[in-house]
Amino acid sequence: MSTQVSTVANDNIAIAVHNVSKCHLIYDTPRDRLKQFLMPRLQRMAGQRQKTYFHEFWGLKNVSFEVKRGETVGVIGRNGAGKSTLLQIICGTLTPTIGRVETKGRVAALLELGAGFNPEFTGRENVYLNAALLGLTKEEIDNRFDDIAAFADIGEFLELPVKTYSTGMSVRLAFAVQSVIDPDIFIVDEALAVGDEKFQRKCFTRLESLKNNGCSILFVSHSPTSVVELCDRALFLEAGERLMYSGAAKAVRAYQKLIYAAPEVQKELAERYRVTDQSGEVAEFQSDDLPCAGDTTGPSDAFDPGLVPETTTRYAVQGAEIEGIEIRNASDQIVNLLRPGGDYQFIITGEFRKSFPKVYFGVHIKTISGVEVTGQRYPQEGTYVENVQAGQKFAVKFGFKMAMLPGVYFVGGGVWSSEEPTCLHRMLDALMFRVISLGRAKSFGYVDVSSMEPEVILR
Ligand SMILES: Nc1ncnc2c1ncn2[C@@H]1O[C@H](COP(=O)(O)OP(=O)(O)OP(=O)(O)O)[C@@H](O)[C@H]1O
Repeated sequence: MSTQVSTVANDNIAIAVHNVSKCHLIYDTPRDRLKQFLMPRLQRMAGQRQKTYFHEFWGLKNVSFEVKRGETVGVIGRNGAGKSTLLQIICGTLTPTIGRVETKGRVAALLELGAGFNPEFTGRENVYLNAALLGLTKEEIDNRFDDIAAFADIGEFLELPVKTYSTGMSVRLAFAVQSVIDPDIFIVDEALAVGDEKFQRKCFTRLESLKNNGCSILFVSHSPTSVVELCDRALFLEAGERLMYSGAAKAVRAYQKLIYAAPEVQKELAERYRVTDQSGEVAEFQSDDLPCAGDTTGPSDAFDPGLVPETTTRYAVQGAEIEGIEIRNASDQIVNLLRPGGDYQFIITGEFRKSFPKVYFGVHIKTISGVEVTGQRYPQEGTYVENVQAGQKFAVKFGFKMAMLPGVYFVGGGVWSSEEPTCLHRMLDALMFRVISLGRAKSFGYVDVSSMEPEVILR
């Protein structure tokens, strides 16, 4: 058995994982664990055949891959696929049963929330403790402390014990410390999902700058969309095995195709990926494998269950209540992965709790940083839906041609009265959607208002 994390010889390779397997010994009861400790010795002394009181579970099976310097690699797979196990082995916090891992340079990791922090120490003390453990001198930490504090942005909590922190605060501080120490390798597990969108934006920006400075990033996520956005390549694990290691978009498509496939098809599909991966061939995916709102292959093709906002805010109900907002494509499927140029309906449903003589409805779309890109009102300014009654249900449909550029957006809506109280109900960030990319970008910003192919005239 080998349990090494050593240094890679090749300068271009930051992480090399060689045939790593991890076996967990599973005991059905604590008694079995005790029996396993005692019985084999007694059986040996009595000259009897030695029995085992556990069964083996291989959480990782013969996984190999390399991450180049400056490369960002996503690790994807469903729950229990082995992602965390793999990352812990690469960080050296878990030993492989078979195989070995080589890394080059300083490894920073954000694997488990709160890991590495002493709850009794203040944030400041933990910064010094953590950075020292990562190899920084006192002077180096002094020089970077303001940067860390500014990034974490948790105010006076920095001087309070970490046990008083919310989860979000711990993540902020942990990310700040780990990313400011100039790591050569940065390993992030899902932690980004915990912060608010603004903090996520900050984290992505920091990851971009780490990447530009040659840092290699290993990123585990359940959100395939952020893997496509952030990663160059992705490793797709299924039941502890490597099913694919390829360009991020391709691996994510394969992953989505597998998880949304009918159970009887999944096995066959996984086998196809495995064989293709082992043969070193490039897996072929038709363009219709892309999640696309116009597809008629089922709503799940254009629906990512991971796209759920964490910032949904419901205003007080003052005479009406919005029950939900959804997006439907031309085939009336609920979608949240939208195709540029596609036609969609944003539908607000709810009920009036009181009667009103004049009301109107609105929907808006915001970016991750809160910029309101567009919105619609019904009916138009100065006009109203008249005489709505208490107990009456409503469904308001707003049509959108998706002129927005690839990215993630947030949808909110509201219902207002011409009289006090003006806002009858409002929901912010009720849902989020992603405009997928269909090729190389030729516009930038938020919307594509180009009307013709650009021309160049050289004289
Ligand atoms: N200490 C352990 N003892 C027994 N089984 C374990 C242990 N640690 C992990 N496993 C098992 O190994 C498998 C892989 O676990 P791992 O946490 O790496 O998966 P994961 O892909 O990170 O899952 P998730 O997305 O849910 O975090 C799972 O089936 C898990 O139950």
